[in-house]
Amino acid sequence: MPTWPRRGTASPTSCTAAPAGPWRGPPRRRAAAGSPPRVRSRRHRRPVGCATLPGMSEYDYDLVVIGSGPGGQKAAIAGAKLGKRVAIVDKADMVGGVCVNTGTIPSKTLREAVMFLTGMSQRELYGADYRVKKDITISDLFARTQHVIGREVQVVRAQLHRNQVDLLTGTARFVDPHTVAVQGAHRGEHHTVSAEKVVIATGTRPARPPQVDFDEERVLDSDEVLALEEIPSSLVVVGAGVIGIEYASMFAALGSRVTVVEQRERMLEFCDPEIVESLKFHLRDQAVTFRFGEKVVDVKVSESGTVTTLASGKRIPAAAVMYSAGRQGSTEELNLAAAGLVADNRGRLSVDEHYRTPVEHIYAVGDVIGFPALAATSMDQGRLAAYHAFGESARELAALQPIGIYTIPEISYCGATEAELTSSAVPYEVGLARYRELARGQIIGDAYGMLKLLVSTVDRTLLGVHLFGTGATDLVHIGQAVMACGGTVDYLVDTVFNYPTLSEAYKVAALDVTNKIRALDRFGG
Ligand SMILES: Cc1cc2nc3c(=O)[nH]c(=O)nc-3n(C[C@H](O)[C@H](O)[C@H](O)COP(=O)(O)OP(=O)(O)OC[C@H]3O[C@@H](n4cnc5c(N)ncnc54)[C@H](O)[C@@H]3O)c2cc1C
Ligand SMILES: NC(=O)c1ccc[n+]([C@@H]2O[C@H](COP(=O)([O-])OP(=O)(O)OC[C@H]3O[C@@H](n4cnc5c(N)ncnc54)[C@H](O)[C@@H]3O)[C@@H](O)[C@H]2O)c1
Repeated sequence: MPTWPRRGTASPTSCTAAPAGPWRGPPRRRAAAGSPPRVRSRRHRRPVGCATLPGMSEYDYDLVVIGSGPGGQKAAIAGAKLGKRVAIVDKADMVGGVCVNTGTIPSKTLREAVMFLTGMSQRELYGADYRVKKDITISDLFARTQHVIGREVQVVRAQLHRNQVDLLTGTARFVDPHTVAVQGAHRGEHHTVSAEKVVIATGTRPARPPQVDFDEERVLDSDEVLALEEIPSSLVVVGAGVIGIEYASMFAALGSRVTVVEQRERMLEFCDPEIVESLKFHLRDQAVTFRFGEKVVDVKVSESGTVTTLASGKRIPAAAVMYSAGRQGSTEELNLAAAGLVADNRGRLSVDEHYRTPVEHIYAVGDVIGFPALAATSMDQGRLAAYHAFGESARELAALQPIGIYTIPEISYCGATEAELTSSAVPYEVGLARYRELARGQIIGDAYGMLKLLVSTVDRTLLGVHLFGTGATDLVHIGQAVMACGGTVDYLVDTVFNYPTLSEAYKVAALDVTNKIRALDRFGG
């Protein structure tokens, strides 16, 4: 009697299991961590047409997760740790999600390759002409990204495998609210699985304006940049969001003449304006031109290059154009209507505080639910969704979350900005530390880095920390920890930091702000 797939239309071997090889067969029942080994249950083996016996699950899996990015992975593993039968679905070449394959990991690895090969972080010490490699090729850069992507995919597969999460390769679409059809890359690779709970973690894809002809060669979206065949001599970046500015700074470091076109009047509006000014100064120094308050209306491609036309009539010639003008939720392939769900006009799903969609047993996490659309938050959303689905108690995400922008130089912050404190009439004082005044700053040749602390003049609590320069995205966590514990600036004044380190910037900035607050007291404020 056939036992599997329950409602499938093809052999289950059309899906592959982690880490490689054919599907490992029907799902097993797992013991929760720490509990005695369980005798393998045959509950899933209910033959087609048989009535459900008491205690028998009517579904193939307790949880099916769609999308294997950070949100999906953590939802799947959290479910597995609770002893649930879990499957995760993604395309064979997208295991690890946008994060590993086209987004965070490749872009951050590319940045490291650029920083290393151009030798730019050492130029303060060895001179403006210092290079590790004179003629950097695209393969020098992408060899490193491919290596890291490969390793990261292995890590994801191994984690899923050791947690006994079945990896089903293909594109998922709803058949009904509890049933998902998985279509593999080849004809006949199609089958259907059902689950008590579903987590949608399908992320986003670059938004592509319909009037622009993307040719994957000269006119690219931000995912396709990783397939460039040569470093463009000149590049137009459309959209000065985080993606656009990160790539603009990498190509500028490689020597491309970059023009950034942004329809708003400012960029990175959520960051500290002083730090954004420092970044703009640095990028202009690298021959980046900014066109703020300008909208791209047309891009023409010829044999020799591209011409980008702006609404103002300006025309910009460049070897290539990269669009980074926002992203769109990846929901179009899901057949949401069959699940009773609708996406908004940007393909995103709405959820409640437990990441539950309006269909109660279907959750959505990660970029597909919109802001903040970061890898770190997506992971925690996935874990919390799985916990909620199976009644495991958990605390909500901490309100205080850091932002890291991997431009060259990098930016990071946590807590309030000066603008926010001013508009909500919170009295504060600023403490500054410049890397060039720190021994470590001199040793590493970072003359422009800075740390800015915002401190309440009422109770001396730390309200915000803003960093620019080497290690900013790591150093921010010191301030985050102090703020999360409700700490005051005095903690930083009294703490002994290793010397010489960049962390010492906290002490310098803390002393600076306490001196200012003391002056206020001294002058009778
Ligand atoms: C260029 C770039 C740089 C970034 N840099 C950073 C950074 O430095 N730090 C940071 O925190 N965040 C960064 N992000 C954002 C980060 O990558 C995302 O927040 C994160 O990847 C979102 O995770 P997710 O769980 O939503 O899934 P994603 O990583 O978006 O993956 C979704 C997966 O779902 C799959 N999928 C979609 N539809 C289906 C379907 N129907 N069936 C099966 N599978 C499907 C896709 O194939 C994909 O693999 C960056 C993003 C980009 C694009
Ligand atoms: N370091 C990080 O944490 C990191 C890095 C990269 C991406 N991300 C995530 O990815 C998400 C998407 O980033 P993004 O930069 O693509 O999107 P975004 O929406 O933040 O930025 C798009 C920008 O393009 C501009 N724009 C749109 N159409 C335009 C046009 N025709 N002409 C000129 N300008 C135009 C918009 O005004 C906007 O400023 C971010 O919200 C972020 O969460 C995070």
